[in-house]
Amino acid sequence: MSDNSPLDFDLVVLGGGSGGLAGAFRAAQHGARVALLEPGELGGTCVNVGCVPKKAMWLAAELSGHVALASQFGFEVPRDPRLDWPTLIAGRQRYVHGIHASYRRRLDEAGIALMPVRGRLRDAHTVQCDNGTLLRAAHILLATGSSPRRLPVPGAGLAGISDDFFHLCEAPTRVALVGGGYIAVELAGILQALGSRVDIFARAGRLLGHADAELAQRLQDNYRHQGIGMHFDYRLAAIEGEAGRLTLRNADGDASDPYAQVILAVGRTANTSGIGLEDVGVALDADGNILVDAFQRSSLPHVAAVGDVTGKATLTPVAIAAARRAMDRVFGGQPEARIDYDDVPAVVFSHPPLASVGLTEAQARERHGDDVHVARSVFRPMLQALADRPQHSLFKLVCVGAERRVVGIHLLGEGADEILQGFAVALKKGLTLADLHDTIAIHPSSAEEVVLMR
Ligand SMILES: Cc1cc2nc3c(=O)[nH]c(=O)nc-3n(C[C@H](O)[C@H](O)[C@H](O)COP(=O)(O)OP(=O)(O)OC[C@H]3O[C@@H](n4cnc5c(N)ncnc54)[C@H](O)[C@@H]3O)c2cc1C
Ligand SMILES: NC(=O)c1ccc[n+]([C@@H]2O[C@H](COP(=O)([O-])OP(=O)(O)OC[C@H]3O[C@@H](n4cnc5c(N)ncnc54)[C@H](O)[C@@H]3O)[C@@H](O)[C@H]2O)c1
Repeated sequence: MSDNSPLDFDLVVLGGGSGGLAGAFRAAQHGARVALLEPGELGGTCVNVGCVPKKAMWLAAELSGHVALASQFGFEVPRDPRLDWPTLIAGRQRYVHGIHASYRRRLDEAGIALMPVRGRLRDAHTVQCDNGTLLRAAHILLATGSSPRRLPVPGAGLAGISDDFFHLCEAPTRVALVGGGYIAVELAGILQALGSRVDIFARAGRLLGHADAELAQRLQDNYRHQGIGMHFDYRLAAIEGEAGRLTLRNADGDASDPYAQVILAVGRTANTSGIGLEDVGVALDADGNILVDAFQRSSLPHVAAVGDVTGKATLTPVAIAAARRAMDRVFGGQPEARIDYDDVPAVVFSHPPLASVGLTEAQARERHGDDVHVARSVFRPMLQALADRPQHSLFKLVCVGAERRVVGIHLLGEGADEILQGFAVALKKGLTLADLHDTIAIHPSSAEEVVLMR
């Protein structure tokens, strides 16, 4: 591969994250000769600085909550149980390295050529690697993901981003999280539980703009109870100070308390620059995402794109499903294969978790007017009740029409992250409220509330 003569592949994939790996494996399964370009760690954002290490930290944070409850059950727990962060981080990274090893083995077994280089498009069928090698392919799959956005304010460089959270080896004393979306909410909950004092500074008037307002409100109440400070309608104008002692200044000129760490969590930008898209004519939308049609096809024939780089439902299972279906279409003789972006279930790993699928109550009312029926249940899960803790769960069903078809399921509470998946299948298949009432409950559980709500 050292000379500059073009090489032949059926598929060259840019990016070895969730989407790229899934696409490469599926294409190889269909018999395609595949090259996968990944300059960083295999697994991309999800495995290295996203879902997986985040979930490890979330599990630790959940455990710390349970340790606190254990004494209420009669366990002898030291008054101030201590977490050894290095042990937690070592275990987390061992798990992540296991995933890397498993991917490497599977790529070998599938006969996929893994190249640890960055690629850029030279034309619709040629990729240039950053070591100069040219790869020629019948098809190209773009899966270069996204990167954390920074804000154009003075001092933004003093702040960290979510990637930096995964480099922490101890809980910073005080942390400011700027943003009110998935990442700000998740990191705030984790850090507060694992020893930091956290404040959230959100531009909007509430957390989690994508979520049902009632659940977001209740989560805010829970967070406040956990000691997390929240500042809404906040306009960040500058970050000042020096490492370890940073303050935020708002648009009115007011300075915040000092923080050991400031983390920006204000969305992500598609990795579309510097990969030759403009040169070869791959169209982008106004936000810089690759424009794709319903079949993940870019504006250039034979060049498809999946995952965060398209900006569509930026979640790992979506990137995976989109990539598999695109490769089923290209190499598997399934011309109609495509992902349905409606009713994608998602979980915010907050404390407690917030799980949702389908329309929020507000969205349903906007679309269906008065023809909306909402069933809700507010209850104290048994664990909280036994430990005499005030945390309540809020489960909500959004139904429309005379048949009360369920168009939204929104669960905030213990176990919500695990409960939703099966109900999401049912919702996609046309679930009605009567179907739920026809189903016998599992007792005693939180999940039973879903089939008992009126
Ligand atoms: C903190 C955090 C927590 C998250 N938690 C969850 C969660 O719990 N559940 C969930 O579903 N989603 C979660 N996500 C979102 C999820 O991680 C992403 O949606 C998913 O990783 C996107 O996959 P992808 O393949 O599009 O991109 P990525 O996984 O980012 O992979 C892109 C890869 O492309 C490589 N690359 C970039 N440029 C080039 C190039 N020119 N040539 C070759 N390779 C290149 C990069 O090195 C990278 O490895 C989280 C994200 C973050 C940041
Ligand atoms: N559990 C999960 O599935 C999970 C977890 C983390 C991230 N993710 C994915 O990663 C994506 C990125 O997460 P995120 O939290 O960065 O994005 P987000 O879109 O969830 O939230 C971004 C937040 O930043 C705020 N914001 C945007 N521009 C701003 C500005 N100029 N000034 C101040 N605030 C601004 C928004 O109001 C919003 O509150 C998510 O949208 C989600 O798709 C998923």
